[in-house]
Amino acid sequence: MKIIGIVLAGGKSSRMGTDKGLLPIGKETFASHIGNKLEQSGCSQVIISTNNEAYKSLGYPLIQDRHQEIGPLGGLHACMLAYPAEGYMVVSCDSPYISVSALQKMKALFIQKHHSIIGINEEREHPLIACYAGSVLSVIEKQIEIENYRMKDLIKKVMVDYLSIPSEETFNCNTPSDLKLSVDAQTMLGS
Ligand SMILES: Nc1nc2c(ncn2[C@@H]2O[C@H](COP(=O)(O)OP(=O)(O)OP(=O)(O)O)[C@@H](O)[C@H]2O)c(=O)[nH]1
Repeated sequence: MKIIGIVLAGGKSSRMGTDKGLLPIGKETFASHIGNKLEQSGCSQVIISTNNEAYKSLGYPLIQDRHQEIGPLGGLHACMLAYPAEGYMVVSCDSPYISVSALQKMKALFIQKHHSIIGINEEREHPLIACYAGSVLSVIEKQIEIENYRMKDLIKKVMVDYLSIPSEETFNCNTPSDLKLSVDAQTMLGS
């Protein structure tokens, strides 16, 4: 089954103050680290949803939003139009701690159920760690038409199942202090 991996990196990163997907993690960037994991989980092709040319050096195709400034829904929309497929494994560029094993489980569940799979844990649901069915594109188009760009509303309108993912894997690095917290935690684990 053709499943495209999408690293979502088209946001403003205003809280971080620098493009989140280009932050370093080991010898990689957040975006390439996630791209590698999507490849390892068996995605047919990995693409990056961004309007920032600086991502070119990572070697993945870059997909620009067709509707600018409408958030991640706009990124998903442009990627689905550019790469028609049965499924799309989406990971936000600020979630670098997602594991290959969680992504593999998500892919297996998607293949078994044939509808979209959303990551979830005790904190909340994670529509940006998810696998969307290709059929969701028509629903996204309707949402854009009515100018409702909320991912939470999108997933209310499509068939979904949930996959439980440990909270340390869904940790979002949105701010410099989130980043410090996660670097400190990695250092402690490594020591
Ligand atoms: N393609 C695309 N992705 C987006 C857009 N807005 C946000 N994203 C992505 O969606 C994910 C969640 O974004 P947020 O953290 O809510 O927003 P952000 O703009 O990245 O960061 P802030 O400016 O600090 O809110 C990140 O992976 C972003 O890169 C957009 O307009 N287009």
